[in-house]
Amino acid sequence: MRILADENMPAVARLFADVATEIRTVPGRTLTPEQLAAVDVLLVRSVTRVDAALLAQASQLRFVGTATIGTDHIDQPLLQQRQIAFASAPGCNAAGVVDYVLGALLAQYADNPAALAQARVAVVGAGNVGGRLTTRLRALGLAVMVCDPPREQACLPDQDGVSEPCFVSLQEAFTADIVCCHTPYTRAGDWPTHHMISADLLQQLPLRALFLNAGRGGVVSSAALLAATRARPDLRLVLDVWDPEPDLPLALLERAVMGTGHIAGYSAEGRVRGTLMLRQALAEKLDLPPPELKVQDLLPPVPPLRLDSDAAGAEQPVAQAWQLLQQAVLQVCDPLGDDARFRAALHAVPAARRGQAFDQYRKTYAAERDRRELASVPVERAGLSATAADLLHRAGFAVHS
Ligand SMILES: NC(=O)c1ccc[n+]([C@@H]2O[C@H](COP(=O)([O-])OP(=O)(O)OC[C@H]3O[C@@H](n4cnc5c(N)ncnc54)[C@H](O)[C@@H]3O)[C@@H](O)[C@H]2O)c1
Ligand SMILES: O=C(O)[C@H](O)[C@H](O)COP(=O)(O)O
Repeated sequence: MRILADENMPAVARLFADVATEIRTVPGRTLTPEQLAAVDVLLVRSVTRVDAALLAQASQLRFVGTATIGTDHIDQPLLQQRQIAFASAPGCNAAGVVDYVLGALLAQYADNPAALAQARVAVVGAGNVGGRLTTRLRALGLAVMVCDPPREQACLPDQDGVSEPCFVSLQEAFTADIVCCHTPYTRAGDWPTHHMISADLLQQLPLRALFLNAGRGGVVSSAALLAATRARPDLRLVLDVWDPEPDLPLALLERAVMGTGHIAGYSAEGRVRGTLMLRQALAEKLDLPPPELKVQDLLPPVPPLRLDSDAAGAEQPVAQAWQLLQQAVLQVCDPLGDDARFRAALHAVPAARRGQAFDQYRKTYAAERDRRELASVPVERAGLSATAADLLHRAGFAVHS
């Protein structure tokens, strides 16, 4: 079986060696129809548009897998029509996105992280990512409302089987202090998300409200974000995804209080889990042996986190606990550092090479940053107050006594 994979897909060789006669890795953004001529299995990431043009010479193709949550780059009806099996990796990097959001919010509440607990949050799109985010923020005591009309209409419970008690409209969501957007990018259906969030809607946000998008850039146009922040300079934008990518307008990055290059889900676990899920799906669809390795076999163990509880001050147990949480989350997942590296990378090149710089930033991030999920990071309980240990546990850390 001949496998062609995106060069940025981790652990492909280890996971697919037993079922492949050949594994070739190539840059996903510039994949050509000729490269697919004698290929049985194609493994892509979000930067490869899998459509009729790309598959023009893929007469041998039996399976397409994308190691991503989003599937807007795949022509699924075409694959069905050509009887090519398809799999994505739903939920693979959802925990990583939640860690990123938590890090971004704690960084924005730098002076007084405990004040975050008082913020009213709206999560728009409450699937694998938004559902987990809602659960995590509520566990930390935040009031969270949820805007997800498809889920509301279908009376769908979240990933833990819980029915959402706080569904709101999109209009109402934009009365929150923090709006986190985690919808897919869709152009059809009853609730298409293409440019769903308008400049008018953004301008209805309360004073100094924060809008965070870690779903897909196309859900809100750059023009809308620029218009809204021009009219309302108090609004805070945290953007991980852009319209368009990779050639985003630098003017928008300049307006954002935090900007990163589509890396919210780039935890080491999330990326490896994506590849592993494709290996599992290939086994199921083509009746092959299942993979023998698990996520933990493919990653090194994580050393315990070192926290400086003195630096956090002991005067107020709750305030201290939030300061320790901020310290802990930002050590593991550092959106401020990611933001600084992103701006530096895009400013270092002329406009014509910005798209390449965007891709290079993501590649380097994935290869070198080694960001682990909070759930994999051990925290020693000794030396922590009961309040701090409990808060760190509720934030998702593996707190050990
Ligand atoms: N920035 C990143 O690194 C990153 C990482 C992972 C996923 N993503 C993006 O985030 C998206 C969401 O991921 P997920 O795993 O939670 O997907 P999911 O399919 O599990 O959940 C999406 C949710 O959005 C809801 N939704 C659809 N249309 C909506 C609308 N018009 N208004 C409100 N809600 C709507 C759906 O009902 C569903 O509950 C993905 O499609 C992907 O594009 C980005
Ligand atoms: O849809 C997803 O899973 C995410 O957007 C993912 O982080 C995309 O990463 P990429 O495939 O572009 O490396």
